[in-house]
Formats: sequence, structure tokens, C-alpha cells
Amino acid sequence: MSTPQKVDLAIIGTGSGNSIPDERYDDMSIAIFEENLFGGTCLNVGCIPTKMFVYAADVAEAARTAGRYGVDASVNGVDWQAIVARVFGRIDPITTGGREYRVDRCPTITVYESHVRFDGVDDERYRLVTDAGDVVLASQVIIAAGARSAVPDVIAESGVRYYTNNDVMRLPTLPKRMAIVGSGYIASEFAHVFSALGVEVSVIARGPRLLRPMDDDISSRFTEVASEQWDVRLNTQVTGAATLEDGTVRLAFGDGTTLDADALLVATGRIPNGDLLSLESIGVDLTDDGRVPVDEHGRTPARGVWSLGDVSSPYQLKHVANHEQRVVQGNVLRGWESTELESFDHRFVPAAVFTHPQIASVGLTEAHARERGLDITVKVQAYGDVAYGWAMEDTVGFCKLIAERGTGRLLGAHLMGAQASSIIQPVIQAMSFGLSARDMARGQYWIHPALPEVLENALLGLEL
Ligand SMILES: Cc1cc2nc3c(=O)[nH]c(=O)nc-3n(C[C@H](O)[C@H](O)[C@H](O)COP(=O)(O)OP(=O)(O)OC[C@H]3O[C@@H](n4cnc5c(N)ncnc54)[C@H](O)[C@@H]3O)c2cc1C
Ligand SMILES: NC(=O)c1ccc[n+]([C@@H]2O[C@H](COP(=O)([O-])OP(=O)(O)OC[C@H]3O[C@@H](n4cnc5c(N)ncnc54)[C@H](O)[C@@H]3O)[C@@H](O)[C@H]2O)c1
Repeated sequence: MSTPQKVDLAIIGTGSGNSIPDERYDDMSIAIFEENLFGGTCLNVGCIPTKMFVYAADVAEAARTAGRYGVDASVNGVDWQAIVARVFGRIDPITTGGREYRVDRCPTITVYESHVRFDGVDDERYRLVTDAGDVVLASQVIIAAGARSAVPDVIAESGVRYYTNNDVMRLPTLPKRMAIVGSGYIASEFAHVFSALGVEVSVIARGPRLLRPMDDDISSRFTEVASEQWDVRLNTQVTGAATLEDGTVRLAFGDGTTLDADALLVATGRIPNGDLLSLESIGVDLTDDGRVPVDEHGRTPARGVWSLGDVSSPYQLKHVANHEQRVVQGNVLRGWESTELESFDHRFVPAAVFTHPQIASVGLTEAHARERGLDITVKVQAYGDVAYGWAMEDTVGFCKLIAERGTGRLLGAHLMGAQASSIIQPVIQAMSFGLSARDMARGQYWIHPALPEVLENALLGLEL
């Protein structure tokens, strides 16, 4: 063990955590811990690279369907290595540059590139010990340790080669057949990516629908559309996995059937990393669903220990992690006991799934609104019924709005279709600032004949 370094602040994780120290932190001594790629999930193995792959997939998909507009186009080949090089040629230098900046050009910051965990309290400071043997004594700690892929035991213990989002984007070549276990965000996005790039994709869902937590109309319609694009196996439990002599992965299912694939991607949720921090040594128990407990200001039960992002948030989304990072960043400077601490705003957290077609959502699902006993009105507006939707020959897209009768309060929006992740933004704004459905519909112009007219028509169709 080395001589302990005493610091004012320790930050565990360089995803959102790396954005904490700005010039207001210049007079603090800081230790930053990172056991993996500098910059965390979103930059290296999450949001950003996946969407760069999705864009390539969207281009291929557009070429494939060009015939419906009288345009003769086809996908004559996919240069996978070129796609990988484009994505990581952009990302890897940012990772390297971010690390170099913190290591070489931030004199008050020490970067420890190792796994760290708590080891109790020493002289009124939190004692942090790395696997490399470093010891840091910190007056305050920010836990921003993110989450990791969950892998079902039946696969983890089978010895088969499987991929997760950590490595599937760097496959050396495109496989002919890919099996994807899981039916959530990651499964849906990668199914689109690999299928559009020419891979035969099978999606293995243990439940009756894909994207089940979404509004029922979205989840069931998406399941239909997905089943037309990919080999979707619903209500299917993986009971075994084995590697054949030629390297093929064979999955066995509860109903006795099997599936052969050349690559296996596991996308069955992400486990918050708080269980690997020895938090019991500072008297902190995880929540029932495995998160570091925090109050609305980002304070854990241990005085001076804050937490943010996937490790503690009920939302595993980068825009939420960024928001929580800004709140905690300000609150640490205000001080633990300050009466002016800022609070997390989790009122209207939107999400988008960049699959095909895109999906976006904010607020309550219809089922949740009904469970709450709200008097609601619901309008489902097809993309195909507005002018831009005609231009696109759209037959699948729709926008579903849920509002409260009488008040016109917008309760939820759920979209499936082209650019859903962008079209939803005005609803997020309206809900966040308390704009009613009536005011939103008629208090502004809607550009004609742009795609957001689907939203305008949905608003006008609500029986308020
Ligand atoms: C494939 C994929 C696609 C995604 N796409 C989107 C998207 O389109 N939009 C969206 O909003 N969200 C998306 N997300 C979710 C988003 O990436 C996360 O919500 C976000 O990155 C979480 O940020 P964070 O700072 O909490 O954690 P992270 O960015 O995961 O940072 C945590 C860091 O802590 C390090 N660490 C953990 N424990 C220790 C330890 N004990 N010692 C040292 N270091 C440690 C980790 O190595 C990691 O680098 C996606 C996620 C995945 C996996
Ligand atoms: N566009 C985005 O914003 C985006 C993209 C990717 C990931 N994410 C975030 O990352 C999180 C993790 O993504 P994800 O897709 O891994 O999780 P998820 O929670 O979206 O989906 C997990 C899926 O795995 C299934 N599952 C769980 N355990 C299983 C098991 N033992 N066997 C078979 N199936 C099992 C679940 O039924 C579910 O369908 C998401 O919840 C989301 O918050 C966001």
C-alpha cells in the first residue's frame, strides 16, 4: 500500500463524473478513479457510437426502400471495417484526449486508473483503496460509477463467446447470423443496426412483446413491425448455450427448439455498479433494485458522499445523468448542509429508442394514467394522415397523446416513426413549462407541410 493521498474530493467514474471539476473546483485537490475507458459508457460504448452505427443503418435502409419513391437504388455492399473506423476514428481520440487532459494538464487532479472501493472512514475522511494498492483519503466523494451489462447465468456459465455493447461494435467482421438475447433498448437498437447492414438477426424475448415498459400501443405495434423485419422469438426462455465445433453458437430454448448463430449479443439490462464499491464499509445499503440511495439533492446517507447517474438514478439515460451531474456539481459547492441545494427534476424524463422505426416517449403511458384514476382523453394520429407522411409513403408511424380532460394538461406522448426522437421535443417542452394541449395546438404556427403536423393534428384531435 502506498502513502495515502489526502484530497478534498474523490470522483468515482469518468462518464458524467468527469464533467464535475470545472474552474470553480480549481482550488480543490481532487482524485478521479477510472477502471476502464476514460469518458465512460455514453462516449465509448453507449449512446454516441451506437447512434453513429444507427445512422449508417438508416442510410442502408433508405436505399433498400427507395423503390417505393420510384428511385432505383440498392445496397451493393457494406464495408463494416470502414464503418467501425469512421465511428471509432472519431471517438477514440476524444477518449485519449480527455484522459491526457486530466492526467497531464490538471495540476490539482490525480487520476487513478484502477478499480476503487470504500474501506471505511479514517481520520474523518473516506478511505478509498484501489486494486492497484493506492489509498486516498477524501473529505467528500462523488459516486458516478455507472452500470454494467447483466448477463443471464445460463449464458455466462456456458462458456460460449458472447458479446455485449462493450465489444459488439468492434466485431472484426460482420457475422452472417446474430442472435440477440433481450428485448429492450439495446436489443432493439442493435437489431436494427445489424439487420440493416445485412446480418440475419434473431431477437429472443422472454416476454410476449418487445419494449414492454413502453405504452402498450407502441410496444405491440413495434413488436409487429419488428417481426416483419427480424426473426423475433417471443415468450422464449434461453435454457442452454453451447459452441459447436465450427464455432457456431447454439442456443436452446424452453420449448425444446434451438437457434444457431455466428455471433451472440446479450442485451438483458444493466446492473448499477454500487455493489462493487464496498459501500457497507461506510454504512450505506443499496436500494432494493440495487442503486446507491440518494435524496433529491444527490446526497447518500453517508455525510459528504454524493451520487449521480446510472449508479443511483431510477433512469439509466445520459440526459438524466448529465442533469444530475449539474445538480450535484452545484450542490457540492453550496455545501452539504446548505438550505439552497438544487433538486433533481425527474418530472418529465423523455427517452428515445433509435431502432427502426424510431420510438420516443415522455410522461405517463395510457395504462399508468388510467391506473392513477385520471380523467383522460387519448388521440392516436397516424403519420400517414399528414402531408409529409404521404410524401414518405408512411404506413407505420403514429403519435399518441394523452391529456387530462377539462384542464388540457398534457400527460404523455408516445411516438413511433421517422424522427420520433426530434418530433417529441415540443411536447417535452410543453409538459415541462405547463403549456396546455389547447395552447400548444393553437398558440403557435406549425410549419406546413412538415412532419410535426402529426403532433399538431394529434393535439387537435384530443377531446378536451
Ligand atoms: C449501448 C448503449 C446505448 C445507449 N444509448 C443511449 C442513448 O441513446 N441515450 C441515452 O440517453 N442513454 C443511452 N445509454 C445510457 C447511457 O449511456 C448512460 O445512462 C450513461 O452513460 C450513464 O452515465 P454515468 O456517468 O452514470 O455512468 P458511466 O458513463 O457508465 O460512467 C461510469 C464510469 O465509472 C467507472 N467505474 C465504475 N466503477 C468503478 C470503480 N469502482 N472504480 C473505478 N472506476 C469505476 C466505469 O468504468 C465507467 O467509466 C446507452 C447505454 C448503452 C449501454
Ligand atoms: N436510446 C437510449 O436511450 C438507450 C439505448 C440503449 C440503452 N439505454 C439504457 O440502457 C439501459 C439498458 O439497456 P438494455 O436494453 O440492456 O435494458 P432494458 O431494460 O431496456 O431491456 C432489458 C431486456 O432484457 C430482458 N431480460 C432481462 N433479464 C433477462 C434474462 N435473464 N433472460 C432474457 N431476457 C432478459 C428484459 O425482459 C428486457 O427486455 C436501458 O434501460 C436504457 O435506460 C438507453
